[in-house]
Amino acid sequence: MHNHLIDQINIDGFAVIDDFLTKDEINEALEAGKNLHKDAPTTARTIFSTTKSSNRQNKDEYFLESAQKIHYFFEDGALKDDGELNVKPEFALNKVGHALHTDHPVFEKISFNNRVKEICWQLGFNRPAIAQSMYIFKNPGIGGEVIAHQDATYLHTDPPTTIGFWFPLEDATLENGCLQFIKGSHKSGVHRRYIRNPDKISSELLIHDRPAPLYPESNFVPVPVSAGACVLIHSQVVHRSERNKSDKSRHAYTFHVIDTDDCVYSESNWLQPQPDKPFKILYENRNVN
Ligand SMILES: O=C(O)CCC(=O)C(=O)O
Ligand SMILES: [Fe+2]
Repeated sequence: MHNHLIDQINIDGFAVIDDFLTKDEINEALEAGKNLHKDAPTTARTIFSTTKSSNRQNKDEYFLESAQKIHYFFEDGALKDDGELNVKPEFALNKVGHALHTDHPVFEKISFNNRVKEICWQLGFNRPAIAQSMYIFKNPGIGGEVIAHQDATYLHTDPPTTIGFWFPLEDATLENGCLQFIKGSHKSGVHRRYIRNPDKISSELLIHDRPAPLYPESNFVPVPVSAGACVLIHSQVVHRSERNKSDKSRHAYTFHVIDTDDCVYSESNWLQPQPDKPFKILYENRNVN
């Protein structure tokens, strides 16, 4: 059978499905996303930046704990030296993660809907599960860049069948920092990994195993998409997004699907399933094996 989605992902490393979410789903998710800041901590706020690092150990601990919870990461520019907010609370967050798909009813509903399962089926998953989810704000003026990376750096599986589902809840444009891809780069292996530090004495709980590769600027192709689209991202395709230079926000919800059948999820990945909270399965294809 000709399968357009698989072909597209095999060729480019990503695929766009327009009009994936209904207007009601977009509005419900956007509303929920806009309310997330109301539950953010008001002391000991943690910054998320892909370009800078600060107060390492506390930050790593909060990040590690976020695997099973809803945790709040602030923009680099949102906090004053004393930790107080520089901007209105609704603009201060960079992202929220990584268990919205299990712990937040609105995001759980979107993540486990039948259209998502149908895509997983078309992509050949046998026992797909969602490993993590994030709400990414990219707010006007303050929303920082996401540096070029492969998702396999963070979520390594063998074989590399992991797929990111990325849903813009507002139009993602050249001005507000839409995704940019290096087409075909998923065929070039895993360039570096972000893992639990084998050195248990170090205050760095999480480390990169290699320096960041340099990708030529001219290789990136911007992929603007309208609110409600679904962008499927191969775990090895290099992608990034620029900071938001516009006065419009670019909220997005995203999660990552791994296959738990005949696929090894690396034990050195930062995010590990817990005995009391295994990765939540989308469906199981009982016709295999
Ligand atoms: O939303 C962004 O700017 C980056 C998202 C991303 O890298 C991902 O979902 O894998
Ligand atoms: Fe990514």
